[in-house]
Amino acid sequence: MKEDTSPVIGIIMGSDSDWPTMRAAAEICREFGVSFEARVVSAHRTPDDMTTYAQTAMERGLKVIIAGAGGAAHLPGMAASHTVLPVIGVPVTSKALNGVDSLLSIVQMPAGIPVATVAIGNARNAGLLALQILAISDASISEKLLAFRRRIAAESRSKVVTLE
Ligand SMILES: Nc1c(C(=O)O)ncn1[C@@H]1O[C@H](COP(=O)(O)O)[C@@H](O)[C@H]1O
Repeated sequence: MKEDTSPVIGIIMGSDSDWPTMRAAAEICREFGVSFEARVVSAHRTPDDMTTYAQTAMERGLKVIIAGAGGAAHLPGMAASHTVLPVIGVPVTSKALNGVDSLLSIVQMPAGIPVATVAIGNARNAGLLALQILAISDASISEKLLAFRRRIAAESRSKVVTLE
């Protein structure tokens, strides 16, 4: 997926093998017309790059970071420890433990360094939560979110009718 200039949402992941999951976050940003960047950065394999990424994120204009990782998923928490930007964690499904390891690694942060954790594999919700954070100070994103909610409500109602 092509990256935008002046991104406000940073999407990072521990490996390119996470991209099939993480691309859903990128896709919802694109749908809402919000600029993002997507990068592979690992707390384990490239710890210096991860530190630099998180420490410079705010000065580069990012407003929210979405971090996805699987297994011993330390990336979201380590990124959060290096920035006061909100970090949203996406537990990526792992082969051995189906993502429960990823979920617990991300969600069980110590007091003081929060990571907002979404469901296993739900990068789309991570993207939506990032957009909701941006919408606090951006009325156009807020309007689009309200339209999005109206749309999913209508879809949901139409499914009820189908079942009757
Ligand atoms: N959990 C982490 C971190 C990290 O937390 O820094 N770096 C890579 N990984 C994870 O290792 C899994 C397997 O990676 P490979 O497919 O590259 O072997 C991926 O789900 C990745 O997020």
